[in-house]
Amino acid sequence: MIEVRDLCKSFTRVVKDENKKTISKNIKLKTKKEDFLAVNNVSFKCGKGEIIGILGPNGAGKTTLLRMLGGILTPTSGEIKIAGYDYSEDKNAAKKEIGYLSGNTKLYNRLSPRELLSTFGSLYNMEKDEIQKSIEEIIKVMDMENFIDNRIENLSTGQNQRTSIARCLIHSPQVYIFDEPTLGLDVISSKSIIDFMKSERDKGKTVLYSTHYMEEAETLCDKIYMIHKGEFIASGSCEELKEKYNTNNLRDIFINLASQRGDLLED
Ligand SMILES: Nc1ncnc2c1ncn2[C@@H]1O[C@H](COP(=O)(O)OP(=O)(O)OP(=O)(O)O)[C@@H](O)[C@H]1O
Repeated sequence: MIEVRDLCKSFTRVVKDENKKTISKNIKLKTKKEDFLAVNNVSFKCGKGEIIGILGPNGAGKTTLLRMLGGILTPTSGEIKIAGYDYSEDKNAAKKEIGYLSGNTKLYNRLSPRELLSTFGSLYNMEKDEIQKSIEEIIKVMDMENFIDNRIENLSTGQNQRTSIARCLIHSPQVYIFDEPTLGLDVISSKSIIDFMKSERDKGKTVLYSTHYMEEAETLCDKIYMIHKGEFIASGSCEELKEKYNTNNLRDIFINLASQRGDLLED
């Protein structure tokens, strides 16, 4: 369902230039631009009926990776296939199969969730009755009866996040790509989103999501990829990882691997 090969994304950043001799109050004169790889040669597959977790700390490259998979960012190199469609050949067909939740989704405050879902259904060229049917299903799945007709500006953080996720469901995609879907939510709101991901897995959908909550990934994911400085440093099921690294705790695995590379405390 998702196939990724040798994926890279480089950005340009401004860094201090130790070689510049210019004596000036203007700090900009002592800087230079350099390219760096935010995602470095990443390959993986994610099948039907699987939840895959991308785990890593702030700045590890999770969002950059997911944005490329969601078709928001163009890779510097590498291949992405979604539901059999190659991004380089048929990006639109690939994108139709994706429900992508970005980390900073902004919704239209003056609309209600129902109006928002209806608008997005039209953007996907769905028929009116098809949209209505899909909305009724989404209301049940995401438990939105209580606030489906309220203005979005009056929703709580958890209700807002459920609405953002609902927006990804309207066109019944095969693949979900969620960037930190439970970030900042209380246990009850997180639980409803986690339960939703489990139920979609059980329907045979593919769920790829990023998080830095190791315990959450431990209970939810069929397979985990640990990302650090743009590279996958470990992968496997939770049990495989614990056995391989001889510990009961994903957090310890990550910290040990990052410190072995001598770069745990950088950045
Ligand atoms: N548009 C950009 N231009 C330059 N650098 C960028 C850009 N987007 C991301 N980066 C850099 O790429 C690296 C990876 O960032 P990314 O947002 O993918 O990390 P992340 O794992 O999602 O972090 P977080 O958990 O904090 O959201 C960081 O060093 C970040 O500063």
